[in-house]
Amino acid sequence: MKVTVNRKAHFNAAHRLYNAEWTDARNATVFGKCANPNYHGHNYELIVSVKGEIHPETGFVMDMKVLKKLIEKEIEEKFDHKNLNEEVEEFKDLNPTAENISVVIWNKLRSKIADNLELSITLYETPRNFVTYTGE
Ligand SMILES: Nc1nc2c(c(=O)[nH]1)N=C([C@H](O)[C@H](O)COP(=O)(O)OP(=O)(O)OP(=O)(O)O)CN2
Ligand SMILES: [Zn+2]
Repeated sequence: MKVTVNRKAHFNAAHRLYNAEWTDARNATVFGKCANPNYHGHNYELIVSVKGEIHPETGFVMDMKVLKKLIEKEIEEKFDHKNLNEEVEEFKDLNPTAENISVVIWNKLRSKIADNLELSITLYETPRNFVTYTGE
């Protein structure tokens, strides 16, 4: 029997969608207002989901306090109130789309969570636009 525990978090960040190998005109055509050179911001809502067996002695799949601290240290401290393109190393050469941000978050957390637990990320860029990534 497997159960999923979920922890919500959030961060505010600025970004710009842009492909450096394209002209400004092509970037404007493909990314529209999201290619604004002066950046724009989102209130990102993050759900980190950890699935596994319930430990018979603790009753936990994973201690939520540990998960909370992990998200604070690995994600919120690094992304919150940052310009993702300019201040977060992973996006120096990677477009900070919701898809790519979710993969970066998954990669940052995967090595810090026990191998026997499954990890999935849900990231809301707006209240109506969200992506999921499970490591596949
Ligand atoms: N597949 C993706 N498409 C888009 C992404 C993305 O990350 N992946 N991102 C954007 C822009 O970041 C854009 O800023 C999205 O916000 P916005 O234009 O405000 O989105 P909506 O108008 O749809 O706002 P709602 O509040 O969700 O109605 C664009 N595309
Ligand atoms: Zn955006």
